[in-house]
Amino acid sequence: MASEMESSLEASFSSSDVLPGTSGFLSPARSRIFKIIVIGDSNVGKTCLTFRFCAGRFPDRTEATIGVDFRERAVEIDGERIKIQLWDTAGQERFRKSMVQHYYRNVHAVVFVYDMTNVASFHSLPSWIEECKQHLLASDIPRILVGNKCDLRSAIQETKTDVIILM
Ligand SMILES: Nc1nc2c(ncn2[C@@H]2O[C@H](COP(=O)(O)OP(=O)(O)OP(=O)(O)O)[C@@H](O)[C@H]2O)c(=O)[nH]1
Repeated sequence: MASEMESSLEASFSSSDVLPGTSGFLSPARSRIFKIIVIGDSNVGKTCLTFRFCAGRFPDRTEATIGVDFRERAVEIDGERIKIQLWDTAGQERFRKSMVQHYYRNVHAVVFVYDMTNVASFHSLPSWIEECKQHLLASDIPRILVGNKCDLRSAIQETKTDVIILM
């Protein structure tokens, strides 16, 4: 994984953060950081999705995520520069169990991902929703569902469900 993609949990600063009227090294303004966790079965494409969003390209190769990888992207919304901190979580139970309580702490939004070519990953969604419940995710936290790998058109598997409630 490209090192420039990995970020720490600390807020970082840039020259544009310098407050007007200061000499340049006093009281840098801090960007607000929004923590978004990305969850779903192993192999659905969470790493690719988050890497693509932050780096603008797909990773050259991927491996199963162990624990969590952090990626960050600054965006401007309504004139405010904010940081989106994506937590690319492990899909495999054995790689997530020691970390899972950290995923849900102070989270601002959740992205559920399934693989459109693997209907089992869609049928797993209730267990991911249940995990959110177990970690007392507040009902006003936004939840987004992503059906990934839609480029593999001929391999897309139909789901019998039209509606899924993510809470
Ligand atoms: N065709 C296609 N392949 C994809 C897409 N996204 C991911 N893949 C492939 O799917 C495989 C798994 O991708 P990852 O991003 O590692 O999956 P993950 O959900 O992060 O897996 P874990 O880390 O085990 O939880 C890789 O071989 C990717 O190249 C996509 O949008 N289209």
